[in-house]
Amino acid sequence: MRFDVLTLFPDIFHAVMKESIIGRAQEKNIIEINAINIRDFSKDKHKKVDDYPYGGGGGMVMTPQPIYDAYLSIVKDLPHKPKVIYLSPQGKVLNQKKVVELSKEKHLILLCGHYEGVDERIIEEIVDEEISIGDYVLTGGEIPAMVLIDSVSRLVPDVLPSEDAYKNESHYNGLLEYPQYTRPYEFMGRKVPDILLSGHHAKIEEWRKEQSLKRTLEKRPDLLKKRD
Ligand SMILES: CN1CCN(c2ccccc2CNc2ccc(C(N)=O)cn2)CC1
Repeated sequence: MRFDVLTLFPDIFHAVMKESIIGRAQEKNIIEINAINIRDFSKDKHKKVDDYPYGGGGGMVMTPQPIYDAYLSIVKDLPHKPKVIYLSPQGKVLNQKKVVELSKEKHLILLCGHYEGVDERIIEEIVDEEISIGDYVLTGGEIPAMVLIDSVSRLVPDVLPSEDAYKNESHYNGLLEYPQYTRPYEFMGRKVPDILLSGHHAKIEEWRKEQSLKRTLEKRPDLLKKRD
């Protein structure tokens, strides 16, 4: 799967995306992440990428030309237009269902806004979907883009070491995850539930399902309504 990220801060991506699972997936060529610097496409002699908003008001708006030309540099010799996602507070809030849907795509272009956002004509001209990672305000679209890349990439076949890691995920079967324990058996006077040491796999499975339900009821009862 290929991600092309249109951003003013490509270095952020180089730093984060070469680490851990995503980094290994890139080495294995299962995932490709390209950060394209919008500023490189500014035709302005001072490489300006923003300007004052028509109608006044505070802040600056990202000008359309550099973004459009950066976009063209990606799609100009592609047989078909990849899906373009704009990370913004106006978007539909990302959830696992949407993540699963996006993981089926071969190629995604992610547009990261800054300042007060991008000129509306860019959204009309090239953006297919607006996605928000939650109802809170950030300084830019880069962190939302990384959240999207991480959540989608881990569902691409062979990125995760084993499929089952994918199955028992919170928000995967619609429930929160059961509690996890590892050695030592006793820590700060707290012991591991004996069922987990019983070697009785059916009972352990039963206990884990029970814990997931209990936790979901306590912490996220809203998730129970959505379950089919
Ligand atoms: C004061 N506003 C200035 C304009 N800005 C903005 C507007 C449009 C696009 C990008 C941004 C960058 N910020 C983001 C981005 C995403 C999210 C999210 N929830 O996914 C939250 N914030 C929003 C903040």
